Amino acid sequence: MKKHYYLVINENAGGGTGGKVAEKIIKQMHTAHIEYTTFYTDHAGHEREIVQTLAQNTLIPWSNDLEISTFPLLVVLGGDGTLHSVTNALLSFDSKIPIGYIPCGSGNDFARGAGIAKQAEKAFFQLLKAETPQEIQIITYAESIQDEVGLAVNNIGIGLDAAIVNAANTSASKSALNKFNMGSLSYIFSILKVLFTQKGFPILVEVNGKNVEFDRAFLCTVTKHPYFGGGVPIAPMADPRKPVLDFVLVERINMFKIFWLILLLLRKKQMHSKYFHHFQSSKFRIVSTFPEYVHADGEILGERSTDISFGTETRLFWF
Ligand SMILES: Nc1ncnc2c1ncn2[C@@H]1O[C@H](COP(=O)(O)OP(=O)(O)OP(=O)(O)O)[C@@H](O)[C@H]1O
Repeated sequence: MKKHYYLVINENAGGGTGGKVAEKIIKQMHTAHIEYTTFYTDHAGHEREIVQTLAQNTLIPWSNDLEISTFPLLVVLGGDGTLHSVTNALLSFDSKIPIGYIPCGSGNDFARGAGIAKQAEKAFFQLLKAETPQEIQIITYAESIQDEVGLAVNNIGIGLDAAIVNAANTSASKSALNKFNMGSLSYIFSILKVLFTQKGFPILVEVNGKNVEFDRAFLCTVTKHPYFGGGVPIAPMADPRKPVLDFVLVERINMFKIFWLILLLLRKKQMHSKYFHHFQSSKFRIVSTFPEYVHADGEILGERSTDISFGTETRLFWF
């Protein structure tokens, strides 16, 4: 079936990669007489407004027996943050509206985890070649203290990873490093800074009808695929096509042990550490009474006490 591509472009993603990729792709679409319409975001959160308007007026749910000549396909050009925002913008619409995604960020964990090419032009050809969308499981969350619900395509973290995201987002170095294609370096600086300052905090995990308590949680992440922080394989066993969540918790230990654990992590051997805990389930509830940073797909939800229930839902991605 022919398609009309509705491109939602965050030119600033990946320190300007979004703009450069969009230019190349649009040139190729123009040359190949492919039908498209472009929407450029001009401020943070603008992608949400654009996509909601498109969902109201233009986008339709996918089905294998559609009797139309041209399918209107949403395509997002941005990083994980833009994709997070677009996915949430579609929360109240039909879950069968497919999303095409061309990774242009600095981390690109969703592309890595789902099997979308990380190189934008390759991802574009992957998208053009696909005739049907693929089912990917994403995270649903309901936070009862602030009464919030939402979706996450990668992971939701409380404690260390959220504090790192917060430090990386606020560090003056991020945009400078992104310009030199060294976005992951900003994570390294932030990791080092936060590693030394983040304290252990008590946490309650409700999983499979049991309560598990930890006195000195350090890193707590619910993830739907193996990667976080720009390619770190925190949960190598996680599978975005299965309706289960992986929850990883690392206890606060001394710095020597932490660096040893990081070495294990880089070799995907973290499961051998007794300070690394892993649970797999279709549902989790996590309660942290201490005010800790919380992030969803690298977007900070706040520094706060939290009571979050997690599950999974199917979404269609075009690749
Ligand atoms: N035109 C814009 N100017 C500034 N911010 C924007 C614009 N368009 C979107 N945003 C915001 O940018 C934020 C982050 O974008 P995104 O994560 O896609 O890129 P990134 O931070 O460069 O990539 P990564 O998360 O991989 O590091 C999103 O919250 C989005 O709302």
